[in-house]
Amino acid sequence: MSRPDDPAPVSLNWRTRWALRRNRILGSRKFQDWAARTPVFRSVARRKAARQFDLVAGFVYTQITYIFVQSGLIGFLGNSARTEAEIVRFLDFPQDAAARILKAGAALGLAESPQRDLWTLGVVGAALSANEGAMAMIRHHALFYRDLSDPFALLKDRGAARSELSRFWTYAPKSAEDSQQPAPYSELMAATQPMVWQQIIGRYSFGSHRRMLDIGGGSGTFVAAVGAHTPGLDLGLFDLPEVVPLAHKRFAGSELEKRVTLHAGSFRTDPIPAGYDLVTLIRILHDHDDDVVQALLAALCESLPVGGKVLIVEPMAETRGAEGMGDAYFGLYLWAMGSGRPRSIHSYVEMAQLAGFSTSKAVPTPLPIIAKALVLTK
Ligand SMILES: C[S@@+](CC[C@H](N)C(=O)[O-])C[C@H]1O[C@@H](n2cnc3c(N)ncnc32)[C@H](O)[C@@H]1O
Repeated sequence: MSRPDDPAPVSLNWRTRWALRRNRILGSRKFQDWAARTPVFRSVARRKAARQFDLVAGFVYTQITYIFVQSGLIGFLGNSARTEAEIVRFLDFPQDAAARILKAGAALGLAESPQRDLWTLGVVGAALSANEGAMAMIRHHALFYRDLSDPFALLKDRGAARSELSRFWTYAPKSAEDSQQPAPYSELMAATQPMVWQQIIGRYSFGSHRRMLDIGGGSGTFVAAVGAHTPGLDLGLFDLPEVVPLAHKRFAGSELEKRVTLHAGSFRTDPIPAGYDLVTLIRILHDHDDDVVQALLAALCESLPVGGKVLIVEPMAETRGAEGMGDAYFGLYLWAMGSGRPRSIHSYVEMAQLAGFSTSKAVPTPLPIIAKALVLTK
């Protein structure tokens, strides 16, 4: 019998009916046993089982990787072959603990033992050793995982949690930190920026512009990379007053000093500097809630000449083949930070239209899991 406060029954469309039917089959023990025994389905069943195990064990893999990076073992192995005794001394672990973590790392491709009692990096470890940005993120994740240690509490109480990430990102509206302090996040951003600019420099025609303003440009890594690639372009960088001195320090005495104009301010409260025909937003918008992003896009549209452009570059939701990066990873990361959400290209196109831009065009990037790009034209 239905009660007065029961919601009205919802009619199911074909996609929902199909999902329910598929899930009944996939969730049936009988079907799973049959698939595992049947030659054509066996490899699919094994792949699905391995994927399910990755979900079960993901945190353990992450912590093994964290030990390799945080202890410096990745660098210690570097291009060398080390004996187990050397590694025990380096890690300062009991011998059996070092042996256990080496084997764990070998199972994940971080290390390998090509001959008895000698260890080198494995294929995953060798690739990681060349990626300072990824290693900086792995170290940084210690904060995020502490916030996630009680995921129920975090999800139920975003504002009151005073999470470690909201303290780290001092511009997050609920940050408890004194935002006059030099921003701790700028170092992390500088370390991870090369993997982002590699997605867009050489793919977007910066040379077709006269003056570029990088909003939220941090200590200037992106501006420096564009400046080196596009000699004739005048450059500007806009960031919070506590961050701009870091950019000043980077450019002082360098060849770029005269080409880069630094603007200190907040895009929440201050006008956008005028006179630029390209504005770049590199890993900026996803950190902010919809009202802030919508107001910023409208202010940018106002500040640009007709035909001027905004280039948005950041990891986005609904990226085919990297769905987990968007709504799972960034969804929870930004939740813990207390600000923003991952958005799809489609939502940015809608927001841009509302802000007054006349067209939006996606620019393909080589690794969309790192960043996608969208150009808005006034
Ligand atoms: C996630 S970091 C990205 C930095 C840089 N664009 C990059 O990709 O390495 C966000 C940047 O936006 C800046 N920012 C945040 N809120 C801001 C605001 N209201 N006004 C100006 N800059 C802001 C931060 O200081 C920081 O440098």
